[in-house]
Amino acid sequence: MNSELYLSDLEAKPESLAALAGVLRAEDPFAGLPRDVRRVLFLGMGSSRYAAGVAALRLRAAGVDAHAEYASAAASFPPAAGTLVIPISATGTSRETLDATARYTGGAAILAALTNRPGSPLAQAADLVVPMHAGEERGGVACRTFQHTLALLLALEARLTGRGRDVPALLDKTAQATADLLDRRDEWLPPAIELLDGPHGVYTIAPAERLSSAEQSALMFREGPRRPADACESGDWSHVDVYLTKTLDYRALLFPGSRYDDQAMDWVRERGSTVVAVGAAVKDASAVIRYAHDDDPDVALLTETLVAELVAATWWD
Ligand SMILES: O=P(O)(O)OC[C@H]1O[C@](O)(CO)[C@@H](O)[C@@H]1O
Repeated sequence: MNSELYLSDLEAKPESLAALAGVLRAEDPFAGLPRDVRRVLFLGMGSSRYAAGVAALRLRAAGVDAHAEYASAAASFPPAAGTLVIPISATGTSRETLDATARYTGGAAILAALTNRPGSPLAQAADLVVPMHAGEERGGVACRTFQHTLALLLALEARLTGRGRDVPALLDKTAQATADLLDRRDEWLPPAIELLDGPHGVYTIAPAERLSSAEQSALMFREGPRRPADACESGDWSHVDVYLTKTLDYRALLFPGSRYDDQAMDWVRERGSTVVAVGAAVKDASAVIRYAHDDDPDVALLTETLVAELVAATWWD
């Protein structure tokens, strides 16, 4: 892994998103799926599973039976007809994802792999391959592939539900939002770095609908600069992370949007904790980082991890 190349991977996000928008305008990568899908099972590890968790929740909310499983779980749904299994792996080589996929090859379920490497072992095991089109991540850290995975899973949602939004148009807005954060980083990054740089690690908080943002952000703090970090869901925060605020110098990145943000902020105020909010005003946050189109929750889902990624790149350097 390489911090300078990681930073250049992040800087290439707007261009990469624009290219993906072009691909999705030209073709539906899920057009080869059968019409009769009764259940969706996502398999993956790390950031691939984080993206899948949000996609599964969105599909369930639209009435589709969908689940995101750790690929490392010993077992999941049986390989029944009508089950669409979607293993997700940017590299196409994660051992756990290959092992879980092997349980479905040659069975009655349809296997559609999402990978950034169409020649990988994962792609070879699948009935259908959906390329991520994220280009090579030369820094060795999944960042653009995470963003492209989320985007492609929104395209899958549109395909399976017949609803949802124009994903290429959403990607154009996301490219603008991402470029805005990159262009104005001299303004917001130094104070964010100072506020989050505490002795007890960094915590990340997001609503269930965007939990992947907290999970991916915490992973970036761990994977690059090797700092202690953990993610928490915004409502769950009052049952879990709240216990840390009494004893630790608790510093968190908050992705607002949960109806339970205020409940968490009451404790933050009482305990004198530090919260940096991303994408919306939050009363008594120590800082608020805004960006173009941050009032659109789908743009936020696709964009907001860039704040943590740029903080992580700076610390790693
Ligand atoms: O999507 P993949 O390639 O299976 O990787 C899963 C996870 O493994 C890592 O590459 C670390 O080993 C993470 O960056 C990533 O989230």
